[in-house]
Amino acid sequence: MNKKTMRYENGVPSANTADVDKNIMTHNLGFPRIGERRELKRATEAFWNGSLSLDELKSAGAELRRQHWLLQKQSGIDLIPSNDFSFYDQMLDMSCLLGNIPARFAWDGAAVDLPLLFQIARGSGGAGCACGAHTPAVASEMTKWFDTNYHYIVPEFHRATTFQLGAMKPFDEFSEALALGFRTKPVLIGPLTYLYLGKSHEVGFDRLSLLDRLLPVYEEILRRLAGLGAEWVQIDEPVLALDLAADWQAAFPAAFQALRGAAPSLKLMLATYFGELRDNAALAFRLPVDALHIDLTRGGSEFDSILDRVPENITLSLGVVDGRNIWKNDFELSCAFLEKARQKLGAARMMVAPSCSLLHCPVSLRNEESMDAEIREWLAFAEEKLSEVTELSQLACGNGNAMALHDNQVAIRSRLGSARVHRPEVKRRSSAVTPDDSRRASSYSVRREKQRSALRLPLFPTTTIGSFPQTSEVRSVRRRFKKGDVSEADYISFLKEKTAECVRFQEEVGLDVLVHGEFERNDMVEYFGESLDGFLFTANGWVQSYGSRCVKPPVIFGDVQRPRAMTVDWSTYAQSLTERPMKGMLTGPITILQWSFVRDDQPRRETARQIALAIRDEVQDLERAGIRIIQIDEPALREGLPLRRSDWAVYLDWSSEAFRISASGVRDETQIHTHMCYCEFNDIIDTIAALDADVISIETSRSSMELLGAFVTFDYPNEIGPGVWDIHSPRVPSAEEMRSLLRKAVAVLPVDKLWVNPDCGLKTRGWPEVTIALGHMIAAARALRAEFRESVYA
Ligand SMILES: CN1c2c(nc(N)[nH]c2=O)NC[C@@H]1CNc1ccc(C(=O)N[C@@H](CCC(=O)N[C@@H](CCC(=O)N[C@@H](CCC(=O)O)C(=O)O)C(=O)O)C(=O)O)cc1
Ligand SMILES: N[C@@H](CCS)C(=O)O
Ligand SMILES: [Zn+2]
Repeated sequence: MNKKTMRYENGVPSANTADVDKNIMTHNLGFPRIGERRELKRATEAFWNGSLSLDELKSAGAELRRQHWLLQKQSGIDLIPSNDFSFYDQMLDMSCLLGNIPARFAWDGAAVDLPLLFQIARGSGGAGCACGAHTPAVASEMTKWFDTNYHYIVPEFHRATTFQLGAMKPFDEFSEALALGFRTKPVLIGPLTYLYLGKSHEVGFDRLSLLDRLLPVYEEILRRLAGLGAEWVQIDEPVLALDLAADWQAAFPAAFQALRGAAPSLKLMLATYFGELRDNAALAFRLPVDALHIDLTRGGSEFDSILDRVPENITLSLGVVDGRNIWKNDFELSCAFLEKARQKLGAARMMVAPSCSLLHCPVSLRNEESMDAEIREWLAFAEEKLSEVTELSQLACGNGNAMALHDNQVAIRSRLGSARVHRPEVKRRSSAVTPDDSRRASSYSVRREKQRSALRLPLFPTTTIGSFPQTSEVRSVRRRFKKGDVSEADYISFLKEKTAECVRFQEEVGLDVLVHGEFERNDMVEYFGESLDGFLFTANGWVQSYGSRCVKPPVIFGDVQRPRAMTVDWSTYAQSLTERPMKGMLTGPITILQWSFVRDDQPRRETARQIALAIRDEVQDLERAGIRIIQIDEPALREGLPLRRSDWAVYLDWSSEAFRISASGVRDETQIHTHMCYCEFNDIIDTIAALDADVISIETSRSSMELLGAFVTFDYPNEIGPGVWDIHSPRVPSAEEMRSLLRKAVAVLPVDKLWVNPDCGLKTRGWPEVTIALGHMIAAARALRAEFRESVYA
């Protein structure tokens, strides 16, 4: 968008049309529910551990909702969302609302309450079920929400699936808000997105065929909301930013006709986000809705064509404030979009909003008192973004604050020109990378023999993914250290003690390749962010990752380099305690990139390469220090894929190059592992193979080894550790369960390529369950070793 298309008077966009002084409505698509001090996390976990009652948990939720509605009102938002709150996940809430409860949870048909919802999310029965009365039921699968670091609970579908109104949440929350004086806009995941993002395991069954059974429940929901006094309802269909097959596209018009017909008095807002509409734009315009929300932070290039085609009866909601990043909005750029829309549509037919729900942003900059003052000026979190929306709406209709625009532009220019952002030596090194820097010296088959003689591991070698329980003791000592209440020397010696205990435990339980436990890390990305130049970390910038779990993504504001070794001391200390191989543990460049807030003043591929070079230096330092196995985790590689397939090749090219730059600077004997979790591997299996890691550990247990299929079909050349324990569930699987998962793996993969490990790191688990589960895992591996030794070594 050309800034010159706007007219300014005294620095404020001029308002010289008939629309002057007409308000442009503002709205929000969703607010972070976790709370600015993670109040929801604390309350939920307290309920799980029995120290908070259900009523107290519900009150904590209600208090957060009240605060958030009030805050949005005070920020000047006209249409405030409801039902964006969730105690766990909005997709799981939809499954409950639609009465789609997996049969193994023995739902009795009464309104789904929180305990049942949590069982679906976390599994029930066995060691994990506090009440002890439930039969073991495996949790529903969890996977990434589009290209974000948020995880949703995957709806399960069968030929026999039926739907019925199963919960009252959107109605209760709408009424609750109304009683407080807020006539909110309830948010629902749309029927197509709900079906699309679910899964069926039945061969030949197409979940789209469930639409006819699903729609009547949506119709009932809309009727009820209208009956309660709702004026607007937001229906999220983010799948419209994906490549949709013709049958999915074709399903939209009739579905929306049904929704429209159900409650003619309701205004329906179709919300799309995370990308351009492209070939789905014409379809979106044909739908009988009152407003269409588009994401202009990602779909700006198609804005003109959208504007040309938007039907007369549709209001366009312009998502100009980035809900996926933390940079201050560039008001000049946004006003240019708004001005164009105003000229074409008029103020009455447009709205201003964030690009998507603010779920993916930290709550407020208010709590960042100690943040670097210069950089703070460049940022806007959820609360500040709402003010931006309001200010933009005022600027766009000519009654904006000239100072607001001026200050905004000063901040934007200050970042672009800051010497803190640019390091010439980093740029020089990055541009001097050659193809040799991203290739191991020898082929995998040569490396494999050298590594086998060097490491002498048994058949089915056992290992873990890196982290061991981050107990409240560990976290609270770190907290006291950060506050200055514990000295650095005491903190280090505490961590050494934990590491030593962990090494002893691993030897005793019988693991073959050990890890140091990652006790010194608050998080696998934040820790590296704290050690690298070009990163800023926040004090309270929490973002929900799944359920009660949060992350604090660092902010990459400038050129990245490694001032000193980051992990070598911990790995060498841990190695000094054991004869068994100690795996060095690193987070890969794409995962660091993907789970940070990334600078937007240069291409992501350039930032990725800078991080890759920093990690490469660390890998080489670990090797020099005698570490023979190094794991470079890349769980976010898949998540970073562009949503449209035509954009994949470019991303896969630079992202796999970044991984290989980080991994290729070592000798043949050094074994490089990687790890990926909570993603589908099928569509990028060739890229995964091209990473050329000697060993990959992957999450497979929740899907009962289904995710291994891609590796089998592709004839994956290197070694694989399919996860046998779903560490996101408190349920501890038996040795027999793990053994049967391993049998599935040996049925399809060569036994001498298989490793045995959990799905992911153990940081969220407690020591008692880790002790039992790893004992079971070792027993399962030993049983298989006994079974297969003869056939392999014969
Ligand atoms: C592997 N995963 C990760 C993702 N993204 C990341 N950035 N990191 C990941 O590991 N995405 C995909 C998956 C998602 N999985 C998880 C798993 C676990 C968590 C998690 O446990 N998060 C923690 C917060 C972690 C952290 O940063 N902790 C800090 C702060 C500790 C803290 O809360 N201190 C308390 C005091 C504690 C006490 O006194 O008992 C306080 O400050 O009040 C630290 O360890 O120092 C969580 O608790 O949610 C996230 C994603
Ligand atoms: N090494 C990390 C990987 C998580 S994806 C861990 O074990 O927690
Ligand atoms: Zn993982």
